[in-house]
Amino acid sequence: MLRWLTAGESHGPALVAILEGLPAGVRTSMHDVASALARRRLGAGRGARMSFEKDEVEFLGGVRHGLTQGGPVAIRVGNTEWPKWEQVMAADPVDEEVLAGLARNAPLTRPRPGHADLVGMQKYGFDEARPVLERASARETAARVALGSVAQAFLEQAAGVRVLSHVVALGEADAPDGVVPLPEDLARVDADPVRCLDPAAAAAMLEEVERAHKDGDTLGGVVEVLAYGLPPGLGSHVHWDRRLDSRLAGALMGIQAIKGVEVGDGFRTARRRGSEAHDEIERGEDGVLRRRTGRAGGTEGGMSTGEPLRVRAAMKPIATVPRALATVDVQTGEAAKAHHQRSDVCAVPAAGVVAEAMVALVLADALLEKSGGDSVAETARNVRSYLDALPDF
Ligand SMILES: Cc1cc2nc3c(=O)[nH]c(=O)nc-3n(C[C@H](O)[C@H](O)[C@H](O)COP(=O)(O)O)c2cc1C
Ligand SMILES: C=C(O[C@@H]1CC(C(=O)O)=C[C@@H](OP(=O)(O)O)[C@H]1O)C(=O)O
Repeated sequence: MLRWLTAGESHGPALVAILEGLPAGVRTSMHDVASALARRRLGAGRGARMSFEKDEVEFLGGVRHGLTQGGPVAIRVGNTEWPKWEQVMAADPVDEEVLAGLARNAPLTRPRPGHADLVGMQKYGFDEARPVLERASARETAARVALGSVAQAFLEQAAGVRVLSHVVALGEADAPDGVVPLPEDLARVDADPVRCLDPAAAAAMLEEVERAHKDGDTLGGVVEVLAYGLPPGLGSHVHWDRRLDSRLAGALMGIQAIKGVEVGDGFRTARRRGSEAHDEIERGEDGVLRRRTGRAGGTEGGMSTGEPLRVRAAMKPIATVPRALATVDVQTGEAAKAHHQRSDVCAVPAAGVVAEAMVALVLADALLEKSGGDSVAETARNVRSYLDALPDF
């Protein structure tokens, strides 16, 4: 079983991430993880913070000479902005007078609608939103992308699986149906400011971002994650919590601001007739059974079918709206405008990179459950022997 945990605050010294249960022998490096984190910072609509803050990657355990050792992989993602926050976010008590003189420490008493601010204050007994928003912030997704990078390395090295993502909708602009990038298209996707392969759709998406920015507004959208090369039979039909689709949906819904998940054609399939909803089975010229279409998104009965996996996640518009939303000041009890600092106008391209990481973690867990192995070589042997022994219907 693969387990993962993250810790750390948005303006703390660092995020820390741990991945436990990974076999030995996965090739990875601080450089690889840093490259993965750089992809998450990109994209049209990201705020100023993305340009001046840097992620400092360091492996704290579990990796030696570029290879995992079988123990927990611990990664620190340091935040170069820490010196500015050292007192506001200090772990040890700080003199009250010093804190009172810090503009950055002013109590956040005007909770922002669409954020964890108000309900977090109610639940945890805080009288301002700082302690809530520090952990609720999607800064934490840097830690997940760090872990996802190691999970992706494992999937590729053990089973040749490649995971990638792209943007299929941003605001009201949609990518046309049938734009499904292959692994070799990833560099082109990443080079586009909205991470969309279709040039006309990409231009319309970019225009949406620019218009929202001018209007003092924000945007959401839809990302799609694809996984190529999965063996059939990851996950299981036998129990709800072993279903691959349910595990993927939980992981994607666990990303800040994700409000909907679709496997394959999901909601569109619900409107189709049965005769046009499923993927008919045929024998290919090579004699191997395959699906004619990919409407189900590569799962049936909660298991991977061996066809490309395709899942989507819908992100709500950024909640810190520059034209600030109405709220109530919890200190005065009076109606007020919500707090607003510089923030992203749109983070959909970045959310795709985060979704990729979450899918990679779930797939790595499911692959280990199916094939086991204490080293990558052993997992790879087990995958091959399972594939070789598949019944030849
Ligand atoms: C990559 C990424 C970047 C985000 N950046 C911002 C941001 O700059 N400003 C903001 O208000 N929300 C941002 N969000 C969304 C908030 O984190 C999210 O709306 C908030 O945590 C509440 O979401 P929830 O209701 O799903 O928990 C971002 C989300 C992601 C995934
Ligand atoms: C720092 C990151 O994203 C942050 C996520 C975020 C939020 O509310 O989720 C709000 C913004 O930060 P701030 O609270 O300073 O306005 C983003 O910049 C990051 O992705 O690394």
